[in-house]
Amino acid sequence: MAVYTEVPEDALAAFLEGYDIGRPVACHGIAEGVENSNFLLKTTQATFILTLYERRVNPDELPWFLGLMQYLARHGLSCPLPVADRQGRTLRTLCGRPAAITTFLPGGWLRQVSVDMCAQVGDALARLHLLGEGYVAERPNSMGPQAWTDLLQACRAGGDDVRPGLVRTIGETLARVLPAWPGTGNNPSLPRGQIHADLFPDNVFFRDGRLSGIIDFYFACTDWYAYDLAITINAWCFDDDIRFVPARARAMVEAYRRVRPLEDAEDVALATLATGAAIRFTLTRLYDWINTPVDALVTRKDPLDYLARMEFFASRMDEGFL
Ligand SMILES: Nc1ncnc2c1ncn2[C@@H]1O[C@H](COP(=O)(O)OP(=O)(O)O)[C@@H](O)[C@H]1O
Ligand SMILES: N[C@@H](CCOP(=O)(O)O)C(=O)O
Repeated sequence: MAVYTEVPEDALAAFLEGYDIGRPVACHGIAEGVENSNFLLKTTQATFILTLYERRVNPDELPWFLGLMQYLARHGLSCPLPVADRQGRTLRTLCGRPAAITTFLPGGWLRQVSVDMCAQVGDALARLHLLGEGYVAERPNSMGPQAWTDLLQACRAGGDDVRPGLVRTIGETLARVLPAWPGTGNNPSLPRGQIHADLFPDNVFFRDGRLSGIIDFYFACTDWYAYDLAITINAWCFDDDIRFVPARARAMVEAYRRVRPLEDAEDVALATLATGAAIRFTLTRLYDWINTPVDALVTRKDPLDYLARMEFFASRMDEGFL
């Protein structure tokens, strides 16, 4: 359940007076999601999503995220469009939290992943990368490799209670990945731009078998495009027993290439990037696992699912995995 802040009816009605989107008819908290409070908001005009920003998101960065979504939506990507109030502001305050209203996307996310869905996701990811080239403001990746050492340090007390030797295992892989990371030492830089950085199945909607929208841009940042592809392969290309499914990854990468061909250096770096992506999600999940009370509103995600991915990709860092 991810509703951290309740919104009283009178506060909502007063808030909506600043917009030209009709009067509130219903507003229900949405159980899914972990970072923010999300509400399904029905007005006399249409259905919207109301988000109150709670965790991890730095309020100073919200204009960048909302600006990116606005840019992508206006240029043809099916993603939530932030709605401006009567004074042209997309970012407001409600119940003491930064808040925004965005358009509602039809469809829903699917728990059962297929090879065809992976191809559609690869295609959409490449389109997102190309479209994002027109949005020039940069946001450094706050969850990139420079954050991982500190995160691992923060997990030292408690990490080995999750699994004995866990902190050391992650540390050893990190020590291989960091010197191999693109743009460091003699490693070539890669094409870079705006990336989603969290394109997991629960952030991609399908309708009648076709990809209908992408949500949740609050980890988006400016980084290597191939790193985004590596994150997405991590999230989509393993089965329920955390075994790599090569057909999914090949379908995703081939569909991606058809829209945005990969350079040789991106192909070479992909296994290192995928290992790094698995480290990133192992660490953030582990940090949350240790620091979220068991009775909290949020369901903690299992860090060991990503540890298994990390071990798989680390074993393929030299020869590749496709
Ligand atoms: N624009 C949207 N259109 C339709 N549903 C949405 C939209 N944005 C969010 N949702 C719903 O809210 C849920 C949580 O959204 P998400 O952005 O993933 O939250 P969080 O940032 O807290 O992780 C989604 O799984 C979806 O059900
Ligand atoms: N996708 C991440 C967690 C981020 O949660 P989201 O609900 O904002 O996508 C993970 O699975 O660890």
